[in-house]
Amino acid sequence: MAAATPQSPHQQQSSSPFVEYIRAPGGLDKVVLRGSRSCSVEIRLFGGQVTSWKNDHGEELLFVSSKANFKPPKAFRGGIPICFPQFGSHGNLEQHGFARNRLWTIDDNPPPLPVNPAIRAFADLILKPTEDDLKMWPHSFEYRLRIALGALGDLSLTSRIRNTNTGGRPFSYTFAYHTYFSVSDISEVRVEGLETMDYLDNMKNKDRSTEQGDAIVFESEVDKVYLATPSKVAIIDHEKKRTFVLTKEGLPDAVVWNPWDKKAKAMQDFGDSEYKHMLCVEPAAVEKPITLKPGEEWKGRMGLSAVPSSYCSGQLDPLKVLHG
Ligand SMILES: O=P(O)(O)OC[C@H]1O[C@@H](O)[C@H](O)[C@@H](O)[C@@H]1O
Repeated sequence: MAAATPQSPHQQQSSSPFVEYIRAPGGLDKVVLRGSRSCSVEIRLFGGQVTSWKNDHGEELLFVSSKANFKPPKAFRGGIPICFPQFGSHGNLEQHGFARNRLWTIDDNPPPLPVNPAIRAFADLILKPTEDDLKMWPHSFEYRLRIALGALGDLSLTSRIRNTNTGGRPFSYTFAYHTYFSVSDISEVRVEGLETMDYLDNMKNKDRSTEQGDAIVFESEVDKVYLATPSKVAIIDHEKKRTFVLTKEGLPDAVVWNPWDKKAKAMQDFGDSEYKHMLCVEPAAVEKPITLKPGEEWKGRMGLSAVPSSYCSGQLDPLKVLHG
């Protein structure tokens, strides 16, 4: 196991063959985690954002738009932006909060997390509010993010957010790991684990409805926040014969978003046809904001793995996918 918790980036680079710190101009320094064969994960300090996750054949598993603007202060379109302290427009702050637009730093001294022998390499980042952030959102916090690559290429993100307010003030926030999955063709994708769930429809003024019994498929724009969802969701890419298995802890909700053709055209940093090759499924806490008293800490974890799946006579065995 190797950690990106160096005294200096150069020390880190030399100390582990699995973790590399790469300097880049314009605030785009990144950390690269390397696993077996060609598995890797790339993390930008800007936004604390995972911008690449590759399997052992070196295939990219996350979507990043060919039009992504890699120039701060805008968040990159793709990978895994962090939405904090606000998801979407569920509050008075900028869309999806400010964490995705800030420069994070390497956390030199993170409090320990339980040892996981399956982890091959990890990086620890930290975000604290600037003076300007405090004017917008008057709460002092420490946000620690561990990004870990498992020996078999699994990716996990663990967030620990602590209220460091002095003077006894609690704060509340909403949150999401805004994960952009790369898919071969959105019309060949289905999501299992969210059927029969209640959801808020962002396209209908956050109206509440209930999903039908079937797995979710995609034929038009979708922007829904599924509520109180199970801890495992499967994203099945029939054409690619690949299933993404997403697990989550501390994050009751799951957002599903695809902008489809009209919205795609309206987004400057997104190609007109790219909606066909992406799907966002985002473990989240939206309906019930999380409240922390001073000194309290919240933990929210997402685990991702990509496994081969077979497609026989129109049916996958959902039980196998979801329960192993
Ligand atoms: O363009 P942004 O700010 O990155 O947001 C993209 C989408 O993110 C999703 O999570 C939201 O549910 C959508 O409503 C939103 O359009």
